[in-house]
Amino acid sequence: MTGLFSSFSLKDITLRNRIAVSPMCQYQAVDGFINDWHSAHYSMLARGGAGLVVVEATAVAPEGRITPGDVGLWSDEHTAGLSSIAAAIKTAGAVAGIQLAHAGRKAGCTPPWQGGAPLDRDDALAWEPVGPSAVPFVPGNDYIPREMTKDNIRQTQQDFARAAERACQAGFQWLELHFAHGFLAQSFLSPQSNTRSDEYGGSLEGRARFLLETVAEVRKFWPDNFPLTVRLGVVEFDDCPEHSFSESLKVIGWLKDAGVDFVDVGLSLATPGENIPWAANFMVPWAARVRREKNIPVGTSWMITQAKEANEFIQDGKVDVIFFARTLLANPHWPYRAARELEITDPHAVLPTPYAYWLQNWSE
Ligand SMILES: CCCCN1C=C(C(N)=O)CCC1
Repeated sequence: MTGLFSSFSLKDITLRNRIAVSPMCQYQAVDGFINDWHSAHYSMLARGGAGLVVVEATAVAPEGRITPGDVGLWSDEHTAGLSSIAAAIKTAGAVAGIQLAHAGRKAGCTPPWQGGAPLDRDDALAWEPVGPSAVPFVPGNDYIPREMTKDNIRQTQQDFARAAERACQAGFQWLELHFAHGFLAQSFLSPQSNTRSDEYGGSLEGRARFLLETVAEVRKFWPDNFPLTVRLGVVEFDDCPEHSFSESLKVIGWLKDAGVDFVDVGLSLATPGENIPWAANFMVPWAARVRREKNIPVGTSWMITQAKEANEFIQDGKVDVIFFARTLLANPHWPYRAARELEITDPHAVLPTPYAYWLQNWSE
């Protein structure tokens, strides 16, 4: 079998199928700590049959949270809660992944359902965001990040490394560094947000330095036999997407040389004005180009909802893993539905025994 329900091995880790739960912020944590919401949420998704479950953007420092409700792994105290999440995912038969993040100049906001804007300056939970340059995400806005010093940069790189070490201690076996969506690493890479004149800005090498040095530090603490991956915004949909894509291909080559095993091909979202060509499966061609041109395993997401199409993307060698988000929120047992649609009739292929037993020879 070569499609959506074929296994996928990377380093010493094997996914039972090509379906991954995309990291989806829940904004339900307090001071970064896991609670019952997360336990039920991740157990539900893992029992639905995905091969990989990636825990939501997990902040490597308090000021790196998108909202005060983000999960954190900036202290040893956070490890226990995430250990229980990793264990629940693995017990359900999926590989436990986690996304480590720092939101940079997009940090310190309310959740999307409260508008997603920066917290009021006088809110007790608010903090000053940081970034490569004192350039606000929204041009002209007065929510201006503090320009990071080189000591700040080094500290943040260590924060990523220590969080990776904790993630391994917690039992995670797939690591995704969040280098997309206009968050800190992406904001170093994009000339829209990085106007530094030191070695962390200017040329592509300069703008990529934060990413490469962060990978090098994480590499010291993340086991070599477990996948070290990045979610990278590979294209800025401005007046010349091919330019940012060609830069991204160079950066991906450097990341691969630095020890990155897999790229989760994502969006840049470095500026609010991007003209994203929203459509079904619209990132698949970009991911396929990365896979072909850089000879590195890739995944992607964004509006992929149909089992037969997803199956073909895998069979045709366009992508190796597909990250589903809203498709799985809408139906956590979607993998079971997808399997039936692809004529995989044994529910034990995707569901745990207490569910699968009763669904054999069942059809509504
Ligand atoms: C539709 C664009 C969604 C971009 N977001 C990404 C997030 C992320 N954690 O990558 C947090 C919420 C918004």
